[in-house]
This record gives sequence, structure tokens and C-alpha cells, in this order.
Amino acid sequence: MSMRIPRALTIAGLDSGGGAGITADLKTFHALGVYGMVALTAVTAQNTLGVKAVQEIDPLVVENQINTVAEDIGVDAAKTGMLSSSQIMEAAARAVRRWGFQLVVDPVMYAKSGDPLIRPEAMETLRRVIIPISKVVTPNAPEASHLAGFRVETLDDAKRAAKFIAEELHPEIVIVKGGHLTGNESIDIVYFRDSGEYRELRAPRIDTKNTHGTGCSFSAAIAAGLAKGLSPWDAIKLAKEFITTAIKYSLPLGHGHGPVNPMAWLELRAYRADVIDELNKALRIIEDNADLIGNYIPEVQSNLGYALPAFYARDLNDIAAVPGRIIKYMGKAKPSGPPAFGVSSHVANYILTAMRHDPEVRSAMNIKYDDKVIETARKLGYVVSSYDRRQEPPEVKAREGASIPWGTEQAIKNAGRVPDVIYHLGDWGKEPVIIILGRNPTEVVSKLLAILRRINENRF
Ligand SMILES: Nc1ncnc2c1ncn2[C@@H]1O[C@H](COP(=O)(O)OP(=O)(O)OP(=O)(O)O)[C@@H](O)[C@H]1O
Ligand SMILES: Cc1ncc(CO)c(N)n1
Repeated sequence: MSMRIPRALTIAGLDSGGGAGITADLKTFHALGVYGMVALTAVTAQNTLGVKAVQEIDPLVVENQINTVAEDIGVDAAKTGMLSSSQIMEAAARAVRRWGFQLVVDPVMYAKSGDPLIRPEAMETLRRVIIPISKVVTPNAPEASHLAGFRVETLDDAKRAAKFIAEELHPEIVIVKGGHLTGNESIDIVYFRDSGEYRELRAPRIDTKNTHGTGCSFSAAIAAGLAKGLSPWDAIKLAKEFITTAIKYSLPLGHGHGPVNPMAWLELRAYRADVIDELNKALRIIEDNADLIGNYIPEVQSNLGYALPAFYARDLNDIAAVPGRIIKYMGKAKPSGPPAFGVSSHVANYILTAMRHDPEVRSAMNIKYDDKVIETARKLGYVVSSYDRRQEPPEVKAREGASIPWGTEQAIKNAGRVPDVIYHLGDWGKEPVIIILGRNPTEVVSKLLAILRRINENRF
């Protein structure tokens, strides 16, 4: 069986700030497993604050770039971004018609900063020449207003504009994006010209100013889906999920609108797999030392947690641990099953709090309290710190899940850094606990074993 490598082309401009244009498009193509190619239309000197200068590429060179990659490498789907002049549009349209590939058009008019990316006289060519050859066109609210000739401020306006654009300019599918509208959801209206059908794309509106490049990545993701052979609707749904992730993990860079993060899609998957691998490695070390560690499994049993890298560790779901905990079975420590995300709140709460002080400390394990462990850890030079549950303020006690973050904060404050070992001596109805922290689960288990082995050496 031969393997088909999906290929997508972006016909767009360069944003020197790296957030929008072809850099966003290429990241998006590759994050979605599609080989990316470029026909550059313009160079912009741009950052998160605005566009300082534009140099257009010769229209014949734009056309030549498209023809050159299409005749050799092949193109399954393409998208257009910044097309600033009528001549560049005519040249791009000639090449697109010649090769007949599926086209997504992002009718780029202004950057997030408000700077224009199209010459006024090219607006008519965009309508007459570019949009009619597109399968999908993706105006935002202001662009839809220009194309439809009336203000687009509500979902109802967006619906009317989508239908108007489809009927007047003849693309197959119109998506009027809701990024510029208000509401606690960001809702895009999708209109299918042939069937006259409307569909909605909904996602929670993310509270961030770092949305530079959203439109570019969204349209590139649709083109990537089409290149992979998805139906238009499946490609559009994938793109919505993709852009929501890219905005959730957008980057606080620069002084204006920071860039979206198309790599988040790929990085999240890579880091999740890595976290599970690292936990499995450490769990095997626990099994290899099951007798020794078995003596230190507490009444509530143990767990070993590992968080995604700090940038991606937002809540308890971003920390993996053993679902049924590490139990004591016939005197031996035994992980009750394979690790998974979002299954521990106890150990995960220690990790989340520690990471706020030291983003490198991403792993922790709880064990049974024993004076000897504390004493030996100190002898080995580990930083040991504690907190006193009896000093917990009533307002913390009253709040579900607030005890551990409070206690961890106390222990960190007492040590002046995130310690290697945190303990507390319990309270009425609360077992005392020891937590061992480290950068990764193997380091945590190594610290534990170093302590337990030293205790045993001293015993005999
Ligand atoms: N704050 C947000 N939270 C969630 N989704 C958003 C947010 N802002 C935009 N989106 C979504 O991102 C996609 C792109 O829409 P948007 O209207 O921002 O494009 P755009 O204005 O063309 O972007 P740009 O010009 O910066 O490239 C749409 O699916 C939209 O719903
Ligand atoms: C080059 C380029 N293309 C598109 C956009 C739209 O976001 C931008 N800001 N810069």
C-alpha cells in the first residue's frame, strides 16, 4: 500500500513578527500532519503592535511560485491570505484555475492592529476574481460587512451576510467568524450555498488579547483538513477545535496582540504521551523495589503524579497519576493500573501549587509518615519543610480543596524555595503525610529510594 502525503499551499504574506501570515499557516499545516508549501505575496515589517512597512512581491513571481510547486510536488488544497493588489489577485487566480485545487479564501483586509493589508482598489477584485473561485471563504465580522455592504454586529447580521455573500459572490461555503462579536461564546455562522443550510460553530470565548493570527490559522486548518481528504464540514469542525486550542494556549509576547499558538495542538499531544511514558518508567522502578516501598504505603494509599510542562498545566486534568493509586498488596507496593490524566486530586494539588513557585517541579508522590524518613532525608541533604494543619485558617478549612494549596504555600514559605520533601503531622481525623517532590517521576522515586535504602543501612 502506498502512503499519500497530504500537501497544502498557502498563498499569503510574511508577518515578520511570526504570528500571522505564512508562519502561522505553515505551523498549522504541519501541526495537522500536512506538508506545507508557500507562494509569498508580500513581506510585511510587522510586530504585535502593527504593520510598519509592506513590500509586495511581483505578481508574476507569485504566479510562478504556485505553478512551480504544483507541477512538481502537487497541491491537494490551498488557502489565500494577504493579497494586497488586483495584479497579485489576478495572477494567483490564474494559477489556481490552471491547477484546479480546492481553495480556502481568508479575505484579509486589516491586521488585528487595524492596519490595512489590501489596497482600496483591490477590494472589487477580491469580490469579483478571488471569492468566486473559493470552496470556503472565511470573513470576520468587519470583512463580512465590507463584502455584504451592511454592518455585521449580531448573529442575525452574520447569517444575512453569509447568505448574501454566498449568493452574490458564489463561493460554496461562507463562514462569518464571530471573533469580533461579543458574548461568552465565540460563534461562527456557516452557510452552504447549494443547500441553503446554516450551521453554527460554537466554542467558549477565551479571555485574552493574544489573538494575532487567529484568522490565518483557522483558514489554514480548513485547507489542511481538505488536503487530508476530509469533507468540508469535517475540515471546518476540525479547524474550530484547532483554533480554540491555539487561542487557549496563545503566547503573551510583545506589547500588543500576542500570537496564537498553532503548535499547541501538537505539543499537547507530544507532552501528554511523554508524561505517561515517564510515569510508566518510574512505576516500573517502584515495582522493582516493591518490598522496600511497600512498608511506606499509607492508609489512604500512595500516588505518583506528573504534570504537563508548566505552560500547559492549567488544572488537575493536566496532571497524570495512577487511577486506582499505588496500593499495598501482600506487603508490596503495587500500581493498580496504568497512569492517566485527571485522576488524582491529592498529589496533583501539591504539584500545581509547587509549580507556581518553581515551574521545573512537576512531579510528586505521597508516602506514609515516619520520623525516620524525615530525619534521613535531612541527613542526605534534602530540603525538608512542613506545615501544621492545626494552624489552617477557618476560611481555608471551609473551602473544598483549599487545604493542600494552603499547606504547600506554608511549607514553601518556610523553606524559602520548593522543598524536596514536605510533611504535616495530621490533625483530628487526618493522617500525617509525607510528599516527595521532584522535576520528574524518576527523580521523585530516586529520592524516595535513596532515603529508604539509607534507613535500611542504618538498621543493620
Ligand atoms: N477570544 C476568542 N475565544 C475563542 N475563539 C475565538 C476568540 N477570538 C476569535 N475566536 C475564533 O477564532 C476564529 C478566527 O476568528 P477571528 O474573527 O478572530 O478572525 P480574524 O479577525 O480574521 O483574525 P486575524 O485577522 O487576527 O487573523 C473563529 O473561529 C473565531 O470564532
Ligand atoms: C502578513 C499578514 N497576513 C495576514 C494578517 C492578518 O492577521 C496579518 N496580520 N499579516
